[in-house]
Amino acid sequence: MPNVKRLYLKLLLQERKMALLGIILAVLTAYSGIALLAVSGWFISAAALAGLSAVAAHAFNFFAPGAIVRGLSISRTAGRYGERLSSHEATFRIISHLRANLFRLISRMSWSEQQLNRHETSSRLLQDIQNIEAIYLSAILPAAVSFLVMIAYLITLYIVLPSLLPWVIVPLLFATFVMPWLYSHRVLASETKLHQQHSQQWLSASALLSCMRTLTLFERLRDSGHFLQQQAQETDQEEATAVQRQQAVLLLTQLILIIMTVLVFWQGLLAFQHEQLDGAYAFMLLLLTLGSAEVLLSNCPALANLGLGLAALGRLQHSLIATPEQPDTRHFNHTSSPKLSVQINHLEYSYPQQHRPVFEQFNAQIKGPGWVWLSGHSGVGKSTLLALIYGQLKAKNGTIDVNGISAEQIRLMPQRIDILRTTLRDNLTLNLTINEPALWHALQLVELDHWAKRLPQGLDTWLGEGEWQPSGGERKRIGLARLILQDPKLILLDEPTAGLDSALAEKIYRELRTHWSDKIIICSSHELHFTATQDQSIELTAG
Ligand SMILES: Nc1ncnc2c1ncn2[C@@H]1O[C@H](COP(=O)(O)OP(=O)(O)OP(=O)(O)O)[C@@H](O)[C@H]1O
Repeated sequence: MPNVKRLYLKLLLQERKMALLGIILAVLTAYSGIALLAVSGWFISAAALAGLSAVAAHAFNFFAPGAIVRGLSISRTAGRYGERLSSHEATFRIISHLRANLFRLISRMSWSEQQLNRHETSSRLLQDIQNIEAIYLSAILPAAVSFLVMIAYLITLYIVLPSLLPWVIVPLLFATFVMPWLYSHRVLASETKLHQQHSQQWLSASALLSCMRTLTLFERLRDSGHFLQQQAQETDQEEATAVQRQQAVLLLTQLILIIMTVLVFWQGLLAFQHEQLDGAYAFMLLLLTLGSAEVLLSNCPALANLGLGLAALGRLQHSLIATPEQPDTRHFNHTSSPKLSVQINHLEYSYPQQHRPVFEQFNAQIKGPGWVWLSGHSGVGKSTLLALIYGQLKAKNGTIDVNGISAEQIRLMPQRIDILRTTLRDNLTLNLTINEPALWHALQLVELDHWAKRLPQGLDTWLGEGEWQPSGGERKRIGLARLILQDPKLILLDEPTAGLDSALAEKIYRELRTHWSDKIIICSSHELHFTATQDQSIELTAG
């Protein structure tokens, strides 16, 4: 099992040159900005003091500090520009490698049983990936800048006025370590709860929208609306509390930094009174502290982002461990045995949420080409068997030997046909390059050609939510047309004609029998009157 934290570190190290350049330039920009503030403060006050006496004004060197100020402002601008370029370049590179690697890992998980389509799981996963991606730009980079600014600030104090160090060390440690720790705790504490609440809200909203007609018919729409509103209010409240808590910690940090600045100014003035420090230097120290404090404030969100990123890596690792890669229990033999057949031996399967197994020691032999009818009462396991043969579900025990074809030559038509919100053409081809005559031929086989011709823009008519909505029967036939166009060798059909009138269903079966004469078609159906004498049949019984 790959270690996700190590994987992230490896990808970061791969891009270390760009990432390091980004950090160096960001530090240079911060140093230049703070030094610019401090030096120009010193320059203005020193020039003002020199201007008070004609002799001092004559002796004062206006040119060297002016040049330093200009130099610093140039290096700040150049540093910021370069830092944006390199740190964003590094981020993009890290993100693109990271996404590729993470999605490769995720694709190996047995999502069919984990129910990826559960909104909370998938949205949590996407949020985690975003948090992991933000580790470099929003955590490592600002934390490094802030840490190095703190070191440089302490060194400058040590050089200019060492007696100041004991006064600033405690507030500095608080602002750099304690407050960010508190802030990240506040963020992490509410993050998981807020995510769950958002997910619940999304689920209720989508359930309400998709069942609007039913709810209206039963006059329950208003109550469902109230429920949703209540959920939104609770989430808003939780969100507001979380923001308030975060703001409070930030405010406290700012207060600590202000106290530190006042202490620096007070000690600077005392040193000035005791003639240990020049007046202009005292003012410079004040501005230096203000500039450094501004950078140190970014420590809080940086540590929180690091916490979120690490928690996300941990969660991903946990789900990878929780779903060990399951070996494919199907065996394909398409070289030595050209004859199409499927042999199922001692198959055992039970859904993770269920104690009762759907299959126990199930055996079947299917010889092709031809039609095989799967029958049995509702809930006996017909769809499950099709998903097991298709490889969507993995058997706990037993084997499925598929001879004469490879895994890519199997296609399943599920009970529910999803219609994409795009043109009829794209809904049929699903991004395969298919010529127009082939499309019309497929439509003709499923008796949809007249319907397609009558659509406002023919094959280019948009289907789906908010567009032209195909009826239940039309959806089924679009599903069949997709399979015809994909031309697999082993076809798995889950109630393909449910909802169609008998005459139409019979016509379609007749066409498909001729068109698919060289394939194996395993068809789950309650309409057994469409079977022909040469067909095989498997009747599933409970247990
Ligand atoms: N994801 C799941 N988690 C737990 N149980 C499931 C899941 N999917 C299906 N089942 C259960 O497994 C059993 C077999 O379901 P399956 O859909 O294979 O039946 P079926 O024979 O195709 O039914 P029908 O003829 O009504 O379509 C049923 O008891 C069903 O409730």
